[in-house]
Amino acid sequence: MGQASAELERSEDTRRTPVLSASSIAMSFGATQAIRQVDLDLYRGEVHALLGGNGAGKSTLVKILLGALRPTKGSLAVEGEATSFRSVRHAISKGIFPIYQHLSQFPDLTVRENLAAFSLGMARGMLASKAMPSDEVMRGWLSEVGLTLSLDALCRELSIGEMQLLEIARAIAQEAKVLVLDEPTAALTHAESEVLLQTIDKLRARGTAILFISHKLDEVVAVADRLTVIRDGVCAISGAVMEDISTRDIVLAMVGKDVAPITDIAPHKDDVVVAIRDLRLRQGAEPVHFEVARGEVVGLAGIVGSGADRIAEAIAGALEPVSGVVMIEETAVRAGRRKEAVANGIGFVPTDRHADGVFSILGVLQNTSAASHGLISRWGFLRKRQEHRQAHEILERIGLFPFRFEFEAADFSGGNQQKLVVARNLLIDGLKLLVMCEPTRGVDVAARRAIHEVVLEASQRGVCVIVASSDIDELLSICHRVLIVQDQAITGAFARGAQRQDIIGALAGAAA
Ligand SMILES: Nc1ncnc2c1ncn2[C@@H]1O[C@H](COP(=O)(O)OP(=O)(O)OP(=O)(O)O)[C@@H](O)[C@H]1O
Repeated sequence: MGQASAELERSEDTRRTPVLSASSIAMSFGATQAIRQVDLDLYRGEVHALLGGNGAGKSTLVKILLGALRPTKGSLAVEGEATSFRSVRHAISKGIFPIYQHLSQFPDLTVRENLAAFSLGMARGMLASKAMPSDEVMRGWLSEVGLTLSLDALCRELSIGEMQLLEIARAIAQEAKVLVLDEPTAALTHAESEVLLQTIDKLRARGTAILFISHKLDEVVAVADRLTVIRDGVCAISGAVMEDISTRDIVLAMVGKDVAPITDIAPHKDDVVVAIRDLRLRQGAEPVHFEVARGEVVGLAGIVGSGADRIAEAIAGALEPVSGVVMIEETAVRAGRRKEAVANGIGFVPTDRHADGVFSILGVLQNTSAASHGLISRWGFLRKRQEHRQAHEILERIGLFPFRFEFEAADFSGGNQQKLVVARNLLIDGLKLLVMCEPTRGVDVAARRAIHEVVLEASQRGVCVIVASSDIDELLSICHRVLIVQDQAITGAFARGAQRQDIIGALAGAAA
């Protein structure tokens, strides 16, 4: 056999041996069997999507692959060699890298220092400038992920998209074999998501294996070569080639039923119930004024940093603006006062459910009825049966999984915690205005549809809704009107029926 053909055979062997494989993995948390039996193989140069409904076991599997959890059963192998990861650091040393959306970098250091920190093991306090890789080498890493940043830029000044790409650049610098991206586009703008997906394409071409976890099916279809779907802790689809499988089959495997997006919504009544007046997030900013009619759903669309979410937070009283009043019928509620907002029937689903959404150590009932005690109490006593019935109804509808009321919120997966927060707000006593930021981030396709339905039902009962979302399809599907936010001010408006491209165009214009 000639040298060339021996090499070819060796390289084909490398292709055939998974770079990372997980066999017969099972994982229990006490009585909860999060994973019953899952197998997953990742090959060089492939993008492998991992999908599943909320609570299916994706994050648990990812933690096992990254060395953050030890499986109860099963085994892992890196390039054919059986391995048992002792820690995340150990997995990284074998070339398996997590890519986080938030920063695992040092925000007060420069891009140069952050890139050097990883290659020099700065965690151990050894940043020695003479041993740093050259600027030219570092620029090479940045250009591989399409970043044109100055090496002197401070990391805290980067956008979320840039930080994520910088994380990938650091992994490339470490010759990562596998990158694990868990919902990587959740906090990115449309344009940033495109850049990330292009970068993933490039990484695939250079032989990196990528595990891509997402609830956004269009993204998965666009980027993945193969996919695995987990349902109830087992593989419903195992490593199927994307071309062989339809979106409908994927949805059926994930949630067991067809889920069509909402295509038509009922009109709202014309009388104005809510008026936002003179809202300024900073001195000298253009004031925000807009009105919401009874039962109207108004979307706020903006690129990251535009202030769309902050305007929503100020209206809900979660963030104190420089000035602003929310008129609800005849009552003036000062923007930025959460207690006043709650007392006047303003509900709020925050972007960050961990920071101020879910009550981790409380149970399902306390989490869902925390804001509705007036409605279900009589003579000062909670009417337990009614509390239970209300929570039961809405949580069943939006598919809480597992449907276990004895669980504390922290025992649920991320998407299921989000369902608790949404349910609590829909059950608010005398709800007049529901303000939501990224209401369906991290929830599966069936729950997303159900959340949209219950929000629209609330709107039909006359509740006004303001939704700040980076998900344009979400805004187009449930809003009567979408406002474009630029630099903390409203710069445009689209009525229902607007095209996706028009909104993207307006946002891109806002970015210019
Ligand atoms: N630390 C824990 N203690 C108890 N149960 C847990 C723990 N972590 C996860 N679980 C349970 O394991 C199951 C799988 O959760 P996991 O977070 O892996 O789901 P997921 O597929 O990532 O869901 P999501 O899409 O909502 O993030 C769920 O039933 C969850 O309630």
